[in-house]
Amino acid sequence: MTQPLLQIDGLTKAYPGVVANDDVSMAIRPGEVHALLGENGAGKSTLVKMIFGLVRPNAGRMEMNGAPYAPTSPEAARAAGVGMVFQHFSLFEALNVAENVALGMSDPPPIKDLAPRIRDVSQSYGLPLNPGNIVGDLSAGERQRVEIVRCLLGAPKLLIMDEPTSVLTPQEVDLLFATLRKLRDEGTSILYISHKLEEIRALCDTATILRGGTVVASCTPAEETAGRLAEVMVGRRLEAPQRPGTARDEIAVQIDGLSLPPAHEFGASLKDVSLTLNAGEVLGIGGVAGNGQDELLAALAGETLSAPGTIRMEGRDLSRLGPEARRRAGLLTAPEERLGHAAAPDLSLTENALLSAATRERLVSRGFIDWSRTRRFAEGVIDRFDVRTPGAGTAAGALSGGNLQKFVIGREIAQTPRVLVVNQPTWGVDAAAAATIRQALLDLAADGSGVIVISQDLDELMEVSDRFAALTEGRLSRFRPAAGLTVEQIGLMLGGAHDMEPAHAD
Ligand SMILES: Nc1ncnc2c1ncn2[C@@H]1O[C@H](COP(=O)(O)OP(=O)(O)OP(=O)(O)O)[C@@H](O)[C@H]1O
Repeated sequence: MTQPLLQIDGLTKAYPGVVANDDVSMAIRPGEVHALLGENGAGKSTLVKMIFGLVRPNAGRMEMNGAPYAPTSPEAARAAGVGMVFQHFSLFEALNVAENVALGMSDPPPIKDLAPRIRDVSQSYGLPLNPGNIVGDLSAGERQRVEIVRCLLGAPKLLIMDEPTSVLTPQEVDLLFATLRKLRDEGTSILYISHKLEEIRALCDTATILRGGTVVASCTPAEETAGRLAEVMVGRRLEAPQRPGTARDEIAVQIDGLSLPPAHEFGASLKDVSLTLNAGEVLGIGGVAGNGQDELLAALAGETLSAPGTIRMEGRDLSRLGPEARRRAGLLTAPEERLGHAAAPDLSLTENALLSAATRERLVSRGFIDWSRTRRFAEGVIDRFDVRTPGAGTAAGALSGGNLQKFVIGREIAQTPRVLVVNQPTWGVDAAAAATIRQALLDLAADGSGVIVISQDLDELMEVSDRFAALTEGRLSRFRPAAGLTVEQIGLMLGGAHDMEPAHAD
């Protein structure tokens, strides 16, 4: 047996009310792609944060190449040969690629020396990138390459990747996998967190599965089915969501010729977007983030006002109304960015419930907040959507990503909206929780609400949508019945939606 690159022995980390990692032991060998699997809140992020020096364990030890390893900061981890690419990028949009890379280095060389090195690394690892390009103009996939190249310049022995494919197109995923395989063949180890089990099966040599903070299994992913992996993660069998198909002949929301300029320098514009959503129907809108998805959600939420007559609900013109008036009318939205936009990290779940549900759930009377009613509402959401947290008093920022996502979506669904618009409803959510959220969206439609699901996850869109369209460069393709659409047809719609078909209002 070769000596492990990283040996982890009995790592334990407790937070108030929860043991996030309980006596975790595992080994990462040189030159392997090692998957770290587990449902939301299983402890994956906590473990990699300990490896990357962001969190100190309460107990246990690590060894790197046989020598004690106890990083006290990311700089120390980097110096020991560990690099990490986070799910959320930490780049400055107004700076160019080389400047961003320099900012992430502890001792950066002059930009004129750095730029050719970036070019070298990006070429030899198949990560096309121009050092002079402004980051704000780059796609999510290109931004991720900036982060990867920044890590690779430090020649890491272990590269940690946290859900790297959630922002990528299928083509970009292929490119990334080729890069990771090349790194592996050169002897770099990769620790890979993802909820996408088919990708894990295709890429990873071995997997460690966490449940409730402890290691419950390790396996060779290619030898298991995705269903089996999911079952080990959650400890029970999973059911696929049921889609009854309940669209009625009654218009819930109509968008007519909605055009908006970009909200900020690096934003996207919306170009003549039209659609009709019926009551009881789920419309799926696919496309790579950054093509107008956020802008469409903001226009529906009332965060951006549009020209009169562009957004109508049950015959009423909402285009000039702000968010509260739209909520009152029953149009609710859940944005993609859960921390900062959908939820305030430092506020408790109860306080976060108040922020969006005050009007519809009548949580304020005569100018006073009814805290016990608000807490009961938050607890109802926690129960119904299986949000794993010590209680409604917990700060939103202390929840694992997936659990906060369940809370944010559940908070809107629990208000029985007439129309619900969600952006990336299951981003970072594990298989079981994703199924719960999708089923809840379908149940909402079955009860007569109209639902718009904006997502980059095509499997998700095919699972929940009655009709599907692609949003590309601010234009919406024609909607097509989701039943019977193939991945190739969808790929074409995503690739050139506006070339093939005019925006259409059917
Ligand atoms: N800073 C913190 N304060 C309090 N509790 C925390 C903190 N960070 C994590 N936790 C808790 O520790 C547990 C493990 O969380 P962790 O983020 O490691 O899970 P995860 O497997 O990465 O989940 P996800 O897939 O949802 O990102 C969760 O119950 C979470 O609420």
